Amino acid sequence: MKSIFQINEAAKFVSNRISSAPRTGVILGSGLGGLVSALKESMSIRYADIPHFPVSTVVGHRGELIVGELNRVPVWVLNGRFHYYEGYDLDDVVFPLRVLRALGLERIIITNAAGGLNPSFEAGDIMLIEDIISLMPANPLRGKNLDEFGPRFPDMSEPFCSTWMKQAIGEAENQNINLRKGTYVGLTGPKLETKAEINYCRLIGGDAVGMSTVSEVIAANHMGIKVLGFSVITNESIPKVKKEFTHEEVVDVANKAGATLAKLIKRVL
Ligand SMILES: O=P(O)(O)O[C@H]1O[C@H](CO)[C@@H](O)[C@H]1O
Ligand code: HPA
Repeated sequence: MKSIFQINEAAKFVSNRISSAPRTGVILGSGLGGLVSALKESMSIRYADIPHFPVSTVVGHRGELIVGELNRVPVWVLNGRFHYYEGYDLDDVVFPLRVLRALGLERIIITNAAGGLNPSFEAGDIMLIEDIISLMPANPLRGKNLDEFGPRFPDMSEPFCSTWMKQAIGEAENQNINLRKGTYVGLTGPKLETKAEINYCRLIGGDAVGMSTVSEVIAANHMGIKVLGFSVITNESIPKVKKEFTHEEVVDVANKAGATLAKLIKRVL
């Protein structure tokens, strides 16, 4: 379990190298690193150089913390995230977010690549995440509560900021983006879902499924950080035309749809 001491040590390392302390953050999902090219005046630190930071092992997750400006708003960008299936504990998964909070983070946009459960969704669609269902075996708040960050029993009745969501919906309309809306189901992975599991995820109210995000949303809510979330639907969970899932395709579709998502993110900042 990561201690407050380790969080503060990582935060100190970052603040010694980056003079500004943006209030806003973005976590980039698989294949969504293209957003970085829209950043101005950026500088980066490799995760591998930051004390106690985990290391990214998944293709499409570069493993660097970037500070720059997006639409003249200073932002922290976590270009690469950690997943439970990589072997990390859930408190490792949310460690970067806690470090950013220690540095002053107030709001975060969380993105991911996900499979579409909702039959009306198509590959390349962008979904505003309205709610989450965590099917992870635990949650990142398990263990001694970090009282410095938040309460033992955080309220999760509105995990995403309703004002920010309304703004995203309005901006999508302005830009003629067919923004889908729905619930994201987080599973451990790395195996893909069986057909029965997909039917189950749909039955319990899921619109998209993936292997990340839910723990970050929980930790952010615990710390009182405002959250906005987007999934890029990279594949249909049950393809209409039979084909095998590949992570390469996920990264490829996310790369392409990422340009539209980047435009939307720029506006909601
Ligand atoms: O959720 P992100 O990190 O975008 O990645 C998604 O893409 C990978 C599968 O292709 C899984 O890691 C899944 O969670
Ligand atoms: N299932 C789980 N995770 C995913 C998927 C999927 O279909 N697509 C992208 N990440």
